[in-house]
Amino acid sequence: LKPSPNNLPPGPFSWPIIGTLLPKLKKQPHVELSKLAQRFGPLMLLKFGVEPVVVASSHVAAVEVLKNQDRLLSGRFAPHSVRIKGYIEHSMVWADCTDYWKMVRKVWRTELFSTKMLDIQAHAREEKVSELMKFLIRKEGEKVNFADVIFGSILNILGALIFSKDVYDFEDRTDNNLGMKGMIRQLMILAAIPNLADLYPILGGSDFQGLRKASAACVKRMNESWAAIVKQRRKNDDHSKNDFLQVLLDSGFSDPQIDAMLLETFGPGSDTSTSTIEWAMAELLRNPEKLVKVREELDRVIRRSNNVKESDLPNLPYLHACVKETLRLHPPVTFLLPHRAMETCQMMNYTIPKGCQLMVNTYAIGRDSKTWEKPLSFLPERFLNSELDYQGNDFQYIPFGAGRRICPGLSLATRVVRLILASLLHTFDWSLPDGMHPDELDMNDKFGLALQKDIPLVVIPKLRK
Ligand code: HEM
Repeated sequence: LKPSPNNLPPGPFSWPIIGTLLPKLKKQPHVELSKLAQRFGPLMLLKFGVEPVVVASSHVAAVEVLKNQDRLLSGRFAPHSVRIKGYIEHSMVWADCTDYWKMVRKVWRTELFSTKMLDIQAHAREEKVSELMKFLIRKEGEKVNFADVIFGSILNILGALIFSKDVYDFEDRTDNNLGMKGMIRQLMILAAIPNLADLYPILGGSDFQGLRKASAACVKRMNESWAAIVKQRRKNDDHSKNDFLQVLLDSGFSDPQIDAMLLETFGPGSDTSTSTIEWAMAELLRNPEKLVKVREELDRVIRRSNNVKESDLPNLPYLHACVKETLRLHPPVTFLLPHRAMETCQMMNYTIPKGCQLMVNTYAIGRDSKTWEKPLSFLPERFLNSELDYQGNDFQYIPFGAGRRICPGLSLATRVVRLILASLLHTFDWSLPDGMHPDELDMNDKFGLALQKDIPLVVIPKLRK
């Protein structure tokens, strides 16, 4: 394969102005780009309109992007739909590695997501999970849209941590598309629509398709949903609550900064965790012998009459291995969030031009047959007695990313996912509706994120005897 002109990485043919034509890209970009990488190699150049995009698809390429060139490649490409006035200036997710980004990440690391803070709040999470169990007991024998219920529970866990309030009512029969869940879903759908403004800088960021306007309306609605809580907290000057909001108020953050931070906790935290639990459940239903092993471990460690506690989690290595294996096969953020080259640099003998967008295909990396034995099989055992972890040091396994931009919610997410999954399996037997066979769960063809799939996972809970 010849490199492109100017020593750019190789890639499929690109038309002037139109860019690379990939008709199948819309439905399953991670699968499609994994196939293309087999032809063009682990570092591949595409053109979205006139914008160059480099896709890294092997663990060697990931080391280059996220370790060797991390300093130069940790900028962000912020899609035009999120460049909303009043939000983007305070965003951490879409900022380059600026001083503000560093300061916010430090607050997250030292105050909000420190082990001490997470331990203090464990009880609140356990209580929310116990409410989920009570709801499911009421639903015994009925069909349950799994992702819907888990999503609601995770929103309430985040609500408890952030401002000590629920944001989702399990029994609410009104149109909850107008609630937090609906807004997050809407924002994700809007972000996934190709935006001409992203493909052609000459358009100067015009919002022809109305995507930014629609996203701004969702953001405004979400801000309104907690405005009264923030206002009251400020007015009462009550420091008794041990939650994120209190930390942010005590640290002197302004209202627009707090709005952005709450949005960036609820948004990235909810669908990713839901998707992981949904895939884990689907994989365990498809692999009953693995389910038996998780159950045996749960029954050995936790008495049947007791609820699962976060302090039990270190004693459940097989459950942890199931979660790790799920994240290998079904990483919710298949390409990480788009990185951007802050300077021109050299990588694997190719030139990466300044301003170029970078995507790291964690889906391809997790299924690479050069690294993983039986890459398509669900084998949690591969993580037992293994040092391999998702903390960003093992580049063949990076569901949370690595380097400066590694997910700051990692420790919370892995606690929540394990706590909910353990509780679901400890309390209930799960079956599929009307004799549906687990193999019918179309495992490889669904899009990664929980709320964007056409076919939801429907299951029936039954209390374990
Ligand atoms: C299983 C659950 C989760 C997975 C797999 C996941 C994965 C990721 C990934 C891959 C990135 C992008 C890294 C990059 O661009 O290089 C990311 C970024 C981020 N995640 Fe997570 N995440 C999860 C849960 C959470 C939770 C629970 C929160 C917050 C409560 C969170 C907050 C964030 C934020 C704020 C960023 C942006 C960081 C930055 O740009 O500096 N995530 N996550």
